[in-house]
Amino acid sequence: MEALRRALSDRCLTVSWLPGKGRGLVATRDFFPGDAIINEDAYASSPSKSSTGSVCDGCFASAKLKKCSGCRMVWYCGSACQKSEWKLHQLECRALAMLSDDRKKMLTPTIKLVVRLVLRRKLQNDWVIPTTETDNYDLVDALVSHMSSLEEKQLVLYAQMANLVKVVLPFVEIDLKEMTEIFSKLSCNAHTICDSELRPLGTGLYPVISIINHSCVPNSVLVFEGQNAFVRAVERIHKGEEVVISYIETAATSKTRQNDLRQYFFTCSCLRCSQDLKEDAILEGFKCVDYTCDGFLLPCVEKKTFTCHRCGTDWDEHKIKNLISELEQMCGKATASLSAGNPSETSLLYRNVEQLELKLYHCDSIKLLRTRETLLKIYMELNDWRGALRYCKLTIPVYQRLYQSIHPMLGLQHYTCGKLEWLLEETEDALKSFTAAVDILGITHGTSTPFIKELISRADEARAEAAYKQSNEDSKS
Ligand SMILES: C[S@@+](CC[C@H](N)C(=O)[O-])C[C@H]1O[C@@H](n2cnc3c(N)ncnc32)[C@H](O)[C@@H]1O
Repeated sequence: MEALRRALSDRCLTVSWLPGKGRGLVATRDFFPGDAIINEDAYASSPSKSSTGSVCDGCFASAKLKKCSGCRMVWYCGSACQKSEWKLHQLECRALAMLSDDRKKMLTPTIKLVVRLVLRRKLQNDWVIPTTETDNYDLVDALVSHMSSLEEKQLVLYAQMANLVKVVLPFVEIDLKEMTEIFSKLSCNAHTICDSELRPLGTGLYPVISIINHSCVPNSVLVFEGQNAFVRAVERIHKGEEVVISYIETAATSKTRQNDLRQYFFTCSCLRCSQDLKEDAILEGFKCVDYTCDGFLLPCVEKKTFTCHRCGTDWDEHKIKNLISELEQMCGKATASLSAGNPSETSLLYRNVEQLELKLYHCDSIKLLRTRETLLKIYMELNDWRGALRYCKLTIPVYQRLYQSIHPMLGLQHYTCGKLEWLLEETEDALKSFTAAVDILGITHGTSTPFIKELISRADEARAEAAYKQSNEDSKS
């Protein structure tokens, strides 16, 4: 821990013991929005099932890939990645090549990740690859595992997975109890690696970043460049303040968020979680059936009614229940049509769902938001840019309400709006949307990645086009 503290002090950070949370990362200077607080390469990582073969196992880039000719299970974007991974992959390749086809099928991304973690530890112990103060197995050892809180069923599953790792790596000494604990550590410490547009690509273990605790109103965000993880400040963090990120999707009610946090074995007590009752009603509650009232319905069991908390009107329980069951049926049909792959029919069904949801829920409700996000995707698929833009625009005020002002999801939604407006030749609006996207994503993603550079160049193009159109207008008048 002392070695880690020394290394972190150069980055103006320290590790502190925080009541009720365990370790936490604390700033030793002020950080400002957009500052990269820390970045770290994964100690071990593996692409998800759907990304296997479409991202490089080394750097997670989605370039033209080549399969390793030895094991035929691992993919690289080029000789640089293959070379840099070779010391580890040499052992992994030998192990994979010895497996039967049936065993190979059992190698889930999590098992592959643990195999890599064990091999990395072996190579560092044998001095084949170097260790540093921020890159060593002691940091993995120090991670919380919550083993004593695990249910028997989960423990048995982890033990079986540990056994499989032992089978895959017969040439490495493996302690089954310790290996079981590693799976438990992964569950509360590993992070999903995403691309710049937040599409999940795989999983990585980042032992230093794993010291960062959770908040539903975080002051920082975790983003990735390939498999390299960056934590950036999204608001001012004062010296002495804890750096916090969100482990979960924060566009959810407090109940859903606490439920999503169960795998981490703590109850969040951030400011948002302590004050959320009204917000929860907006996100998930039924609204008053009188469209002129913006109250919420509270169930009254004795009277068999739903009563509006604002205007006090009692609404017949049956009327509400009938609407709910009608909605459930419509949603079922729409989902089935979506999986059947008929976008035109699906768009009509989802629009019916939207209309009924508008009767039942607040206009900022999560259910309505998800329906509109689905409609946006469907219209994109149909190349109906006007329809897609309509739904993209409808989601933005809800994102602004649900997320903090600097949040990647909000920035990405502005970016999508801008691209659609550009396609529809609404240059002024596209410029506004691209600018809003740059203002947010420049902070969350930094300004030097190809993704942000492309966004900035789109904004510049829109600015030039808008100026050209304006000068034409001026010369006419
Ligand atoms: C990724 S680790 C964070 C570092 C951890 N505190 C440690 O000591 O290593 C996740 C674990 O930290 C704790 N934790 C994270 N955020 C918390 C919070 N807001 N309140 C209480 N405990 C929290 C929980 O035990 C959780 O399983």
